[in-house]
Amino acid sequence: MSDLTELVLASHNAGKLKELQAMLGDRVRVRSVGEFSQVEPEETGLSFVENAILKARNAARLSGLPALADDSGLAVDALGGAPGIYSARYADGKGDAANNAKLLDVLRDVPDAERTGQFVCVLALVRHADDPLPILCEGLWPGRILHAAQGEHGFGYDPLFQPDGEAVSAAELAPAEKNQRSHRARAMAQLKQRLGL
Ligand SMILES: O=P(O)(O)OP(=O)(O)OP(=O)(O)OC[C@H]1O[C@@H](n2cnc3c(O)ncnc32)[C@H](O)[C@@H]1O
Ligand SMILES: [Mg+2]
Repeated sequence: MSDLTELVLASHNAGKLKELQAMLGDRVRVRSVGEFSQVEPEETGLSFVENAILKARNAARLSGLPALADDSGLAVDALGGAPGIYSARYADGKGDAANNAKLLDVLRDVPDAERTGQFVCVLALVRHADDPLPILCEGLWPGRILHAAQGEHGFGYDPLFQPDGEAVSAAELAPAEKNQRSHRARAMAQLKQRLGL
């Protein structure tokens, strides 16, 4: 698919959109699904893959363009992988601050050694709404959950997540550093290879 010149990003999350745009660079003209509709599709899948495909198809249908979706989340080992695909809805849609407060509360008595987890990102690219062969790429970013928020960069659970090999939270990394190391960066590196970008 090296003829890809324009695509629509199937996300309504400003933090994600900024990161995806920075990673894609200038070689592809990037539009946002928000230009076509403000209505977010219901994420009814039971896996990151299903939700990524569902969001990509929806954006391709709305725009008539190839569409790239990102379904991602934080999987905490002590919680059996929760919040996982429900990461955005963990505190019933009350937003990032409420999600983070709930996670800290649920893990209050969990000792350091058991606070492991990983960020997960699945990217799905469809050439058109009914594409029978979506391109799927996955990226994982292992780390641990901190006891308090640290840092101002990034979005979502970044202030609570210390990636393995880092001395700081994901929200304390410079945006360019996060964009080289994150779950999203790892999935995007594969996607670019697949597309010849
Ligand atoms: O579905 P779209 O419109 O793309 O936006 P969303 O925010 O609802 O995205 P998801 O359904 O994929 O939910 C992912 C949630 O996981 C969290 N998340 C994903 N990637 C993250 C990252 O890089 N840093 C921090 N939190 C992240 C964050 O809370 C997101 O809201
Ligand atoms: Mg979502």
